[in-house]
Amino acid sequence: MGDAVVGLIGMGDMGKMYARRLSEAGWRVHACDLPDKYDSLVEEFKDSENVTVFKNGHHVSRSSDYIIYSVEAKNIDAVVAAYGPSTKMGAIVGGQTSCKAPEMAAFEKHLPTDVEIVSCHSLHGPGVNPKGQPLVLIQHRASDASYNLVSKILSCFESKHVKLTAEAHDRITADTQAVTHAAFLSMGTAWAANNQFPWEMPRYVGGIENVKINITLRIYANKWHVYAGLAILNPAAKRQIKQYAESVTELFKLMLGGHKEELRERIESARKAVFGNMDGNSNNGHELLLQDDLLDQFSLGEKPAASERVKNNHLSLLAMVDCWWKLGIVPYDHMICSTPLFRLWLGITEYLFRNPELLEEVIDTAINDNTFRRDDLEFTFAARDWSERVSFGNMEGYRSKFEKIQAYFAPRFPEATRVGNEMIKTIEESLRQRKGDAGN
Ligand SMILES: NC(=O)C1=CN([C@@H]2O[C@H](COP(=O)(O)OP(=O)(O)OC[C@H]3O[C@@H](n4cnc5c(N)ncnc54)[C@H](OP(=O)(O)O)[C@@H]3O)[C@@H](O)[C@H]2O)C=CC1
Ligand SMILES: O=C(O)C(=O)Cc1ccc(O)cc1
Repeated sequence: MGDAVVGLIGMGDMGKMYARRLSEAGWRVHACDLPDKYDSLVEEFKDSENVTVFKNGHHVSRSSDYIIYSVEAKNIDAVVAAYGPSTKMGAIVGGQTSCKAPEMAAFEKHLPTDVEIVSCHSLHGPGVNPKGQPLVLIQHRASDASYNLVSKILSCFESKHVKLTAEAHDRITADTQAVTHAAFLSMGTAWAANNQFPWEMPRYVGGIENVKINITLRIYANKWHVYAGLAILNPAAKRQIKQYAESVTELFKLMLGGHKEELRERIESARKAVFGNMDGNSNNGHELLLQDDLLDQFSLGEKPAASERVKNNHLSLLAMVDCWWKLGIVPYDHMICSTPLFRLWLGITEYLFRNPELLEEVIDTAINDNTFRRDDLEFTFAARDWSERVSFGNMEGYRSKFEKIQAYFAPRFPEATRVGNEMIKTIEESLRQRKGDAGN
C-alpha cells in the first residue's frame, strides 16, 4: 500500500476495528491506548505485522502521517491537549468521536497550525461490517490532496463516503442517533422499573417488539460514554431529546384523559407530515423498509399464538413521529447519513404508520385498554428523566442511571448480541437486495 503511516490513539472497540482493517489492507498502523494497556495490546496484535503498538500518543503522533483520535468524546480535549503538540509536521489529524463540535474545538485549540484536519465518523458499531455503511468525512482544515489521501486510506472499509461539515454532521446525528437512543434507553428504563424482562411476556414477543427488545439490549450492552457523549456534547441534540420527552408526555395525557378524537387528529397530522401520502396500500413513496415476517425471526422468547397476542399502544413509536413532526424533521432525508439502528427504528415506525388498521388498533388500545398503563407511566417518567439528565449536561447522572439498568439486563447480553447481530445483518441484506431490485 501507500507510504503513509496511519496513527490510532485509543484502541478501544472502534480503534481496534480500524487497526485490523487498515493493516489487513496493507497500511502501516501505529497505535496506542493508555500506557497500562501497552502489554496486552502488544500481545493482541503480535500476529499483525503491519501494526506497531506504542506506549503513548506522543510516539504515535510523532511518527504517523494521518492520526485518528478514537477516544471517548468526553476526553477529547484532554487527549488532544496532551498529544496534539507532538504531531509530526505537516501531518493530517482527525477523530472518530460521534460528536464533532468538541472534537474540532480541541483540534483548533491544541494542534500546531501546520497540521491539517480531516475527521471521520463510521456510522455503525464495531461489530457491524462497514461495507456499504455511511462513513462521514469532514474536510475541516485541509487541502484537497490531504482530503483525498484520507478518503483513499479509508476506502478499504468499502463504506459510502459522505462529505459534510462538522456542523451539518452534528445536526443530522442529533436527529438520527441521539433521539433514537433516547427512545430505546427509555424503554429499557421502564422495563427495569417494572421488573420485567419483556421477552418473557406475551405482549412483548414477535414482530416490531423484537426490534424494540433487541436494539434496547444492544444499546445497554455498549459503553455508556458513547451515548452520553453524543447526547450531551452535541449542541443540537438536547432540543430533539426534549421534544421526544414532551411528545411522549402529551400523548400519554391524551390517552389517560380518554381524548380519542384529539389523539387521532394529532397522530394523523404527524403521519401526514412525516409519511406524506404514503399509505399501507400504495407504494407511492417507496416500499416498506421492513416486513413483519422478517422481524418475527429474531426473538429472544417464544412467539405467542395469534389469539394470545396482546395489543400495544406503541406510545414510543407514536411519540417519535410526533417529535419529528414538531421539529420539522423528515427522517428519510437523513438516510444517506443513517446508522443501522436508525434505519430499524424508522422501519418499525413506518411499519405502524403505513398500516391504517394497525394504527386504528393502536388508537383504540391507547384509549380503551388500561392493562399497560403502568408500563406507559414508567416510560413517560423515563423519557423525561433522560431528557433532564441530558439538558443539565449531567455526565455522571447519565452514567449511573445507564450502568444500573445495564446491570439489570447484563445476563442476557450474550444472547441478545448474537440475535441482534443476526437481525441487523439479515435486515440490512434484505434492504440492500430490495434497493438492488429497484435499480434493475
Ligand atoms: N462504539 C460505537 O458503536 C462507536 C463509537 N464511536 C466513537 O468512537 C470513539 C471510541 O469509541 P469506542 O471505541 O466504542 O470506545 P472505547 O471506550 O472502547 O475506546 C476508547 C479508548 O480510548 C482509550 N483512551 C482514553 N484516553 C486515552 C489516552 N489518553 N491515550 C490513549 N488512549 C486513551 C480508552 O481507555 P480507557 O477505557 O482506559 O479510558 C479506551 O480504550 C468514541 O468517541 C465514540 O463515540 C463512533 C462510532 C461507533
Ligand atoms: O447505530 C447506532 O446508533 C449505534 O448505537 C452504534 C453507534 C454508536 C455511536 C456512533 O457514533 C455510531 C454508531
